[in-house]
Amino acid sequence: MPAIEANGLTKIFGRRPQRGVKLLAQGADRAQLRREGLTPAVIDATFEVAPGEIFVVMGLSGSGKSTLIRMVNGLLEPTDGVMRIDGQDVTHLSAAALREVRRTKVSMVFQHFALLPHRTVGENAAYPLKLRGVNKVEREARAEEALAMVGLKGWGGSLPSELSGGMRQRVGLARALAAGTDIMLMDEAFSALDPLIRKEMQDQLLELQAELGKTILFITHDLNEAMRLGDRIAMMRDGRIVQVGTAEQILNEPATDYVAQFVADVDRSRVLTAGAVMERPVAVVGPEAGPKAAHKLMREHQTSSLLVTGRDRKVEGLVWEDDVAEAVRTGSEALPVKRDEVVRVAPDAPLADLFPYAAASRAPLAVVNDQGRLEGVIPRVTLLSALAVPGSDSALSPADAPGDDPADGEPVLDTAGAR
Ligand SMILES: Nc1ncnc2c1ncn2[C@@H]1O[C@H](COP(=O)(O)OP(=O)(O)OP(=O)(O)O)[C@@H](O)[C@H]1O
Repeated sequence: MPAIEANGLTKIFGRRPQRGVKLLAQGADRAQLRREGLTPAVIDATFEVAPGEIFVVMGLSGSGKSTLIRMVNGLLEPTDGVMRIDGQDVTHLSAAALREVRRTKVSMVFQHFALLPHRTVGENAAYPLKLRGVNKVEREARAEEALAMVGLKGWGGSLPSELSGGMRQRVGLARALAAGTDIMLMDEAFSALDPLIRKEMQDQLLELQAELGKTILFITHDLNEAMRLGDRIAMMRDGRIVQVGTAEQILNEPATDYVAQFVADVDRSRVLTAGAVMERPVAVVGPEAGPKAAHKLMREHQTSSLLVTGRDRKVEGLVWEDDVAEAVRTGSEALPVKRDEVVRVAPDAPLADLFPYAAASRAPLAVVNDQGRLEGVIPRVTLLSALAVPGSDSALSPADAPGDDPADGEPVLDTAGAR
């Protein structure tokens, strides 16, 4: 069950909002609604956020992000559509029932911290628990724990005015953590911070998230922030969600010209990872088949190198076409495996970090998981074209090129298959 589910969510400001819904259904555009004195802030937003996911809503000023998040936490009632939290329809709850949802399920981190100036940092962090009637001893303990999580151990007795902006935002985060809700809504939470502090806070959020696995709906107008934080990103324009996808999908398959223009300046090599561009290895055979079989395979797939994997798909080495051809010529039975020439990279390595390998070696990169098992292969041509290195084609010999079929990955010899 999704943690958050929006279905056809629409918010129209103005005197007769239902008329706006009708006009939209008849195909009217925003300008027509405006002429009627209506502002369609969010139009027909449909999305689901899975438990434990960081879902980023990204859009320029006025695109409808704040209105959307306010409908999620019940501060605004939708004009149309349905909003569910943990499967519960919260669209038209009474004020009391909504407060209960907010207290137990959803906490919010704001851009301007929203700290109580005359309360200590500890009291601020404990505040949602106080509202919920949690006793003093327990709320102080939980607040202290939350402050420690965000790196503010020992600051509980200070006043907010004694803290820097970054530290105040940590208090805001601690307050949401102390509340102990599974869902956190973060509205431009880091936008008021200096770039360096902002990056620190993003790192901290990702670290905390790896540990806590909250469901986070994060709003930002900063594409780089969206791409760093979001498991998935919803791109908003003029009140509509124009695309929902991973950073890779949005970069590689922009749904509209608007999205394409938006992402044009993104540093792809920092966003795309090895896992996103790797290809699935094909043609798996064991080296027991010998140099002749390997040679045949290499010709079939027009490749100058093959990775060799052993038991459990652990990468053992690679073979080069020249060496294999030589073995065939001399009648050798053993496959001339080079064990030291394989470059192993993690699936989450940013492409930018891989470029030196592409420059230094002709070998395909082996994308391996924590256990050293092969997950995929990045042929050098793929890496160079993903990085869009000018003139890279001319630097390659024809033998390096994979087959014409783009789905044709780098073949692999697999001893495991033969055992
Ligand atoms: N209470 C309101 N009454 C009338 N119009 C509103 C109201 N709140 C928002 N709007 C309008 O709805 C549209 C979307 O605003 P919203 O604040 O949701 O966008 P946003 O993407 O969050 O922008 P920002 O990043 O500037 O906050 C805007 O045209 C805004 O003027």
